[in-house]
Amino acid sequence: IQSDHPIISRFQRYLQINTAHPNPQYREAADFILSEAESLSLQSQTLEFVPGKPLVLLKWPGSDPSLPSVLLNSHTDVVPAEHDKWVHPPFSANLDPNGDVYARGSQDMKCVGIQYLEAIRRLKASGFKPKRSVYLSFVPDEEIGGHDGAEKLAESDVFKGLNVGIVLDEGLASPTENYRAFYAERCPMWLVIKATGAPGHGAKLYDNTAMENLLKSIESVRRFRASQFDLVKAGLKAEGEVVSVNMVFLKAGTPTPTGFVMNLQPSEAEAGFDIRVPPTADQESLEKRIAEEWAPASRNMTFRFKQKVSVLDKAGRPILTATDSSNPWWALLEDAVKKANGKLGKPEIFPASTDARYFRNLGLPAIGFSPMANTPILLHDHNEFLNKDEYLKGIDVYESIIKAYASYVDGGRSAVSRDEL
Ligand SMILES: CSCC[C@H](NC=O)C(=O)O
Ligand SMILES: [Zn+2]
Ligand SMILES: [Zn+2]
Repeated sequence: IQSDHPIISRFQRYLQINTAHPNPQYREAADFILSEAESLSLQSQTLEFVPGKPLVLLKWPGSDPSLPSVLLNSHTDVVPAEHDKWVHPPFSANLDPNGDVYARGSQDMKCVGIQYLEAIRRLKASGFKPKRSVYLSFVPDEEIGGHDGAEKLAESDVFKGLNVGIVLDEGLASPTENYRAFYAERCPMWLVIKATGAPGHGAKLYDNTAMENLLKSIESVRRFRASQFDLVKAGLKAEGEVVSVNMVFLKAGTPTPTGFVMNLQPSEAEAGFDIRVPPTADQESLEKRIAEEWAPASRNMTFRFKQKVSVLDKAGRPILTATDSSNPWWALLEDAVKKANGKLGKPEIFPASTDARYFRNLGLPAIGFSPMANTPILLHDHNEFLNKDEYLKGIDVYESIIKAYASYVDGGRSAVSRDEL
């Protein structure tokens, strides 16, 4: 059902726009955001770095334009859903009797985009005036890599003109009462390994077949995977602190119209792996392992990357946002969450990828945060939902954070002491 509570109903309306790949309704989503922005008297512009993929940029001007601004980023696209496996249709945004809103994007991350707007609505109503300008970016394409969205924005002259000082982007739901906040993310390495070998009769035992060569690699990958997973299971490392490797496809055999030839050992076999590398891991030694153990030329193997993101920046430093006193935004966030009666867990490394990496690559601090406590982690899963009360609490939290961020004046204390002289 559609809620009669205007805040919940607006959330539902955003979720009801089907922005799933491969054909996201970006125009409808942009129009929705623009009409919300108009009702809030925010300045707006629509950037179309790639035709058909609008990026909406909103501005709440601050009273001191010399101060670096705050950027609240969210993506408008969502991953596809298998409609028949959901208890409620994934774009119905049905509110059930428990107060759970079911929709693709309810956690990832339409909730966040519209919570930003609701928080600004409250702050405006309360008469709050920001010192720093607050920008909101609603970007396309995060789920397919962000190349036509956040990456283009971060590279643009428009972005330079925003003079951004801090970026907020998405985090993850938390099954406990503690919210989660992320200071870095693992980097994707999408690896395809290919084995070749002598073809032959399916009844013959001989060495060096493509299948045998590939299986040796898979065994080696699995040993490595287990060694990493064991560290997590033993509680020695958090999920984002180990290298994850998961096999995502296998491709081999000689097809027939109804299946595969059964008595022929094929001459080629391929496997694909989604590997995620923490920013502080030794990526070079992992690449060496790939070349020497997982796809050795000595076993007639080759490999290629469908995607490979470096864990280091141009200066050779791991790409991460400081969480110590060198980054005042972290303490401000902790404090603001507390003020809104929320609890924050220890800073974490995001296990997958987000658009935050494009901003961190520029040297900007970026914090991944989606205020969803007491919520099962359902992003990209069937039956993704968010409870309306958690959603409303999240608005309080953003109200507190935006207020703190937009009021923060670096070096304010020394200015006071000068006045006192
Ligand atoms: C590397 S581009 C893909 C980005 C995607 N982001 C969220 O799931 C991910 O797979 O992490
Ligand atoms: Zn997301
Ligand atoms: Zn996602």
